Amino acid sequence: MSRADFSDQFPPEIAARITGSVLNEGRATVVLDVAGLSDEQRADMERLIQDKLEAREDVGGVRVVMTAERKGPMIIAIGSGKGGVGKSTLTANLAIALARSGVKVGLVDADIYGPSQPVIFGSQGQKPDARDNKPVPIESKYGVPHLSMGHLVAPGKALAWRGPMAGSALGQLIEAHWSKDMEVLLVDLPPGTGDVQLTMIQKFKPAGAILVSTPQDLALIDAARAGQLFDTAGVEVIGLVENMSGYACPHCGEVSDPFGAGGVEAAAGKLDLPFLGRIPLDIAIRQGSDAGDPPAAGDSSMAEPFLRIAERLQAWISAKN
Ligand SMILES: Nc1ncnc2c1ncn2[C@@H]1O[C@H](COP(=O)(O)OP(=O)(O)OP(=O)(O)O)[C@@H](O)[C@H]1O
Repeated sequence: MSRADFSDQFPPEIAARITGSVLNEGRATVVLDVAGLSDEQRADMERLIQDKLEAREDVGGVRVVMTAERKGPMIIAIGSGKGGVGKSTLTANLAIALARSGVKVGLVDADIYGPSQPVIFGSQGQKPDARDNKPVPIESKYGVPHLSMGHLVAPGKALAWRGPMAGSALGQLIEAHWSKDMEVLLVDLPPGTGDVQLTMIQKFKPAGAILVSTPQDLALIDAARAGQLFDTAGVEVIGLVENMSGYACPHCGEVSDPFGAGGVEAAAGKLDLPFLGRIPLDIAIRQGSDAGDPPAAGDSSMAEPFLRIAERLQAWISAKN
């Protein structure tokens, strides 16, 4: 058996996809990376390779092995143990903050129980176009193309889905037509440790995960459980974020801590995980999110905590690359 280089026989767009070739007693085997190609394009390429090589005197038969090695964006999951702790708010604002610093980033809203990204991005009611049966992400004015369960099904419909359906819907969103130069895909997971999280870990192993929690004990215990799931599956927990910590009264300025304060940082210390930062409880964050005007897109003081956490995430991403 000997390695053979057939690449000069093919046009560059095919040669670039040939990841290996072997000639063994007149039988040629060509390994073709078909990621991102439609079934028709795959069949055309296979035929062209077979015709070209079969025409050679030294080749008696040709086998084309197709692989779809995912070379797509780095997937980063944003999870939480409990619902309502601000996971979607963090995911959207982190994505916007990364985009502001030049990262090519997309967002997948995999929260079938409460897809809120269409509201945050002001894209509710829009239906993504489809090409080759795959959705095309919806552009946004914040430079973050996104796709949500909320774009695929009517509100409340997905609630009754069983595991495999939820998993395959997640697959559709992740394997959508993300642009070739997309570097990072942030995935807003449903809260807890259910089917969607398991599919995410098994099928689309994220490079890392961020966990969000409010500072009170119960939320923290659940967050630690979610962290364990990632850890067991060999997905690095990039760090913990404390949301809704410290409430500054808009009238008198006095800071109170409805959910306690500092609990997430302390928990991160105990679990030996990095602490990425805290986001205060501020009505402007809720109002901006509900109005499709996420704070990280603006220049108010509310953008700052998100920009700082995004900087830490970017440092982690750079170290990985
Ligand atoms: N720091 C904050 N200050 C004020 N309001 C906030 C803050 N973080 C989130 N919220 C608001 O709290 C509500 C829940 O937040 P969000 O939807 O981001 O949570 P979630 O963890 O994704 O919830 P779910 O599990 O339902 O998806 C939203 O109305 C959001 O605008």
